[in-house]
Amino acid sequence: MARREGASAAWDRARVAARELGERAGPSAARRVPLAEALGATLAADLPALVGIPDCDTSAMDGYAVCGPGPWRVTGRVLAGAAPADEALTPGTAVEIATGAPVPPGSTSVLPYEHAREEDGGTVSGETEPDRHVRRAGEDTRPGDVALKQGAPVTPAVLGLAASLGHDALSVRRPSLAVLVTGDEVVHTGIPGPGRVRDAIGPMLPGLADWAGARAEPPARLGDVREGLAEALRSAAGAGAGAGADAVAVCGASSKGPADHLRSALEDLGAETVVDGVACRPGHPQLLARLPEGPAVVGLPGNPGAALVAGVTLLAPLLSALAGRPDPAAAAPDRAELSAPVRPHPRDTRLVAVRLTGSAAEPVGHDRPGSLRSPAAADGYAVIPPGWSGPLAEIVRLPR
Ligand SMILES: Nc1nc2c(c(=O)[nH]1)N[C@H]1C(S)=C(S)[C@@H](COP(=O)(O)OP(=O)(O)OC[C@H]3O[C@@H](n4cnc5c(N)ncnc54)[C@H](O)[C@@H]3O)O[C@H]1N2
Ligand code: MOO
Repeated sequence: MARREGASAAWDRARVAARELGERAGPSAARRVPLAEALGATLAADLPALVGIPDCDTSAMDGYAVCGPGPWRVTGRVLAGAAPADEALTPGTAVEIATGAPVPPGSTSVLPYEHAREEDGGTVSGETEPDRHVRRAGEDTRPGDVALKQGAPVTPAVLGLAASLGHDALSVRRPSLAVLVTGDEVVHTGIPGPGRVRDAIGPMLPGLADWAGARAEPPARLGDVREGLAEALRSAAGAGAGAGADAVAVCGASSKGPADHLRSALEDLGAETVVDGVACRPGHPQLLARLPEGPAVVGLPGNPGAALVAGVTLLAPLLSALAGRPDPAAAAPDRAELSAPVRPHPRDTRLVAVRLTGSAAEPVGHDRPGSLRSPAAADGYAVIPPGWSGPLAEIVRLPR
C-alpha cells in the first residue's frame, strides 16, 4: 500500500488532508432531480430566474390602484390571478385591488383600505405617494438573473425560491457513502446478548452524511474476515455490477487486533493511504485511504465515541468537498471559554464534548471513547491541543 503520511497525522492536518482528498477527487457527479428530492443536496449549477419576481406590476396591499391625485372614481375590481389589464387607468380613476393582483397600466400608486375614505358616488380619497405599494415587474428578480450560485446547500428556502423562479427540477450533487459495519460481535436490532454489542455507528452515519451534503447507503454487515472486507470494499467501489459509491465508511476493524483487517484489506486492494492514524483522543486509529477505482475510504474506529470524532475529523471534510460545499464542522470557526478546567494530553489533541451557552463552553463530562452519552448531550467539541492553557478553546460543532 503506497504511504503518503506515515506516522499519525496532527488532528488539524488530518482535517485538511480529508478536505484535499475530496477536492482532488473532484465534485461528485451532478444529477437532475425533482424539487421534492433535492433537499439537503448541493446546487451543481447557478440557479437562473426563468421568470421575473414579480412577473408584472402588482399590488403589495389590498386597497385601490389609483391614477394621479385623488379623489378617484372606482371603476372595477382586480383579484390575484387576473391577467394584466390592457386598458390603462385614467387620471382620477381607481380599481379595487387585491394583494398580488396586477395593477392596471397607468396606476401611480396603491391606497390601502385602511387609508382610504369612501365618498359619495363610488369615489374614494386618501393620502398617497407615487409608486407606493406597487411592486414593479422584476423589482426583486429579473428574468435570467442568477438568484443563487452553485455550491449552495439546498435548504427549504432554496426549494421555495427555485419553485418561485419556475423550476420543477434542480441540478444537484449528493455524493453517496457506502457503509460497511464490521464485527462478529455486532448486532443490529434488539437487546444484545452477553458479549454482543448493538451497532451504534451505523445509525449515526445518515445524519452525519446529510450534514455534509451526502447520502449514506443502507449499511452492509460484515464479520471479521479479511477477504470479506476486501471484497466488500471492492464492490462498494463499483467493481462488478452496480454503480460505485463516492466514498466508503468502514466501521471498526481500524486497530491492531487479530480481527482488525482494514489496513491489510486496503493493502490487498492496492489502496493509497492518506492518513494512517490521527493524533487525537478519542479516535486515534482513524484512517483515510483511496482505492485504485477512485473512492475514498474512511476508517471509523469501532468505539462509537471515537467513530463520531472521526466523523467530524475525516468524514465531514471529505464528503462536503465531494459535494462541493464548505465543511459543516468548520463552517463557523468558533471559540468559547471553558467553564471548567480541562487537562491537555501530552501528545494528542483532545476533543472534549461541550454544551454551549453564549460564549461559554461547559464540558459535559462522562468522556469515554466507547460511549456516546457525552456527545449526545453536547453541542460540539472543544479542541484541546497538547500544551493548551485555556480558557479559550476552538469549538467544532456537532450536527444537531
Ligand atoms: N493494541 C491496541 N489496541 C487498541 C488500540 C491500539 O492503539 N492498540 N486502540 C484502541 C482504540 S483507541 C480504539 S478506538 C479501538 C478501535 O478498534 P477497531 O476500530 O479495531 O474496532 P473493533 O476492535 O472492532 O472494536 C472496538 C470496540 O468497539 C466496539 N464496536 C465495534 N463496532 C461497533 C459498532 N458498530 N457499534 C458499537 N460498538 C462497536 C467493539 O465491540 C469493541 O468494543 O481499538 C482499541 N484497541
Ligand atoms: O481513540 Mo479510541 O479511538 O480511544 O476509542
